[in-house]
Amino acid sequence: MPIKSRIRTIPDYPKKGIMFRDITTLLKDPVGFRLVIDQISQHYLEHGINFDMIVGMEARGFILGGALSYTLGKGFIPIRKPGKLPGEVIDQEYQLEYGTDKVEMHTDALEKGTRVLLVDDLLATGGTAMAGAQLVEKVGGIISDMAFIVNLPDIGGQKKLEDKGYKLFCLTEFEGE
Ligand SMILES: O=P(O)(O)OC[C@H]1O[C@H](OP(=O)(O)OP(=O)(O)O)[C@H](O)[C@@H]1O
Ligand SMILES: Nc1ncnc2[nH]cnc12
Repeated sequence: MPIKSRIRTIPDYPKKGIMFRDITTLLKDPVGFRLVIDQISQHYLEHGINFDMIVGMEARGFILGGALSYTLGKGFIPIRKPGKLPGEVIDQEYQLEYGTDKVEMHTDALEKGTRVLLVDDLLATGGTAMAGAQLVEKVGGIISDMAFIVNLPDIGGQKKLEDKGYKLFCLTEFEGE
């Protein structure tokens, strides 16, 4: 079964009109989870895309980022919702498909010039990924690439990020459905 068929859609969650693409049905299937990690890892190994660290977005980006850090042999840096990191942080506000939010990263998480693969489960408006990229860049890091399981191109995030010059890799997408 392909990756996309393992993702469940729940209409009107968390708000009316949102088609929620739920990856829990993909992750609970060990074959599905392994396929996700193997395919993303292979993409980066085969294309020779270089990066030093993986940055994951809380919360669903941690599931993907932790596993990819292991397979690709890179360190993992968390970007968290406010008030969760114990050290000195920088923050960035952003818009969601269903609200606004803020994320934080430790100011000493990255050395200047560190190349980063930013990962999250899903790309919708691109607000979360853009906020993550801004945090990385504020401390002198460089976004080499961004990886997602699901892209929702109708919402506009892919275009927004590509227009800013970011490179993306997405395993599957839901378009016009
Ligand atoms: O491209 P965007 O419009 O920014 O949307 C994508 C983000 O939305 C979801 O996270 P959410 O904020 O719901 O938090 P969670 O991971 O803690 O569930 C998803 O996991 C991405 O992080
Ligand atoms: N439609 C959607 N499904 C799942 N997660 C999301 N995050 C933002 N939009 C989403």
